[in-house]
Amino acid sequence: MRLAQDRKVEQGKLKLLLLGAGESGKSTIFKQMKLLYGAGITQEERFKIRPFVIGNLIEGACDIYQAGEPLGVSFRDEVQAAGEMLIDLPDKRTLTDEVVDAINLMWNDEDFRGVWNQRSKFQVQDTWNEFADALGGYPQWGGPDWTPTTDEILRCRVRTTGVVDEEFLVKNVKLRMLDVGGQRNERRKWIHCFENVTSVLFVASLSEYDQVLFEDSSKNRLVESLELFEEISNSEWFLESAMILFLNKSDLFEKKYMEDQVPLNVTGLFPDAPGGEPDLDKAYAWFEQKFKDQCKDPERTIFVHTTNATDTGMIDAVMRSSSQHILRQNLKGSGVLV
Ligand SMILES: Nc1nc2c(ncn2[C@@H]2O[C@H](COP(=O)(O)OP(=O)(O)OP(=O)(O)O)[C@@H](O)[C@H]2O)c(=O)[nH]1
Ligand SMILES: [Mg+2]
Repeated sequence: MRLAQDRKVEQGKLKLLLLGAGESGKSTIFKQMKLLYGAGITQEERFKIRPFVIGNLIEGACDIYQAGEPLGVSFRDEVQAAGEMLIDLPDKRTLTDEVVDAINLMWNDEDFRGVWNQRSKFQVQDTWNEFADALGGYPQWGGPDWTPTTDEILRCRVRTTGVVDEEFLVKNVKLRMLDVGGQRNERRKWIHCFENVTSVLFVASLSEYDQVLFEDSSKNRLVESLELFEEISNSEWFLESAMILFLNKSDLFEKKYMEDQVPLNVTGLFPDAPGGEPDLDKAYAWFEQKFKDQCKDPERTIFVHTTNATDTGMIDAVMRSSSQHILRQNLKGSGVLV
């Protein structure tokens, strides 16, 4: 039996497909896989990521500045001049002294921070503040000799287009993982990856219950994610696949729900959500059930993990445990296990 299993694992293609809406955290998990079980991130690659981190920083500052007017905030003259200068920049991926001064000035302005604090009402990168804080250390941070840390690489946002594909070895299990773009216009490419999937790893962001989509401001992000999970968990393509659900961005969720006390039903779209005093256990149980309810087969096992994709230790533990579900599914599919 053991020998047969080993042979099947060796021969079997364990294909793991990351699915989920845009910005849910798929590529962050993919990056963690590279760090934990792949070739890691070389110095050369780190250097190549520099302009993307700087791009996140400058574009985020523009997003916050531009959100001021619709939110009824009129910035003081210096902030306005800095914001307009950033918007007009032809190259938003390079830091100059003028750009650094402008972002520092904006980030130290009370009205600008007030707009940042209302960020669920507009589109801006979740972790922009961490790059803005780091800029205080310029030029050691952001200067010509700087390369981003692993943590900064995990926090850098680059929207995925197309399909990215790599092999990893997790606990002696060889996995082929595919990462796709999650925004609506990317999803039509998904079908090309749907054949022979051992496991679907569906990533949903917990912190987006009060946010709307980047690509459609009339659609709540959690509603979109639930609808997408309904499609995937009932799809004919994945009847034999292990279904693993990552309820991601738990760190941002806990801050929003516990610290900032934003109720789960703040939008009025989730009247069934637990109300009253914030209760983390109840909230997590509600999210889990809400997703599980999308699957029409009550017998189907859905493995659920609450995750923070930027936490390497956590992803290591979750992937090690998930690899066992995946392996089991593969053995079932091949008839070795029933
Ligand atoms: N704080 C925190 N940030 C996260 C977490 N997961 C992802 N992020 C950040 O959220 C942003 C979007 O993450 P991505 O991994 O690019 O999302 P994606 O699902 O690949 O998005 P698409 O490629 O558009 O489909 C990045 O800036 C990540 O660093 C998390 O658990 N906690
Ligand atoms: Mg991505």
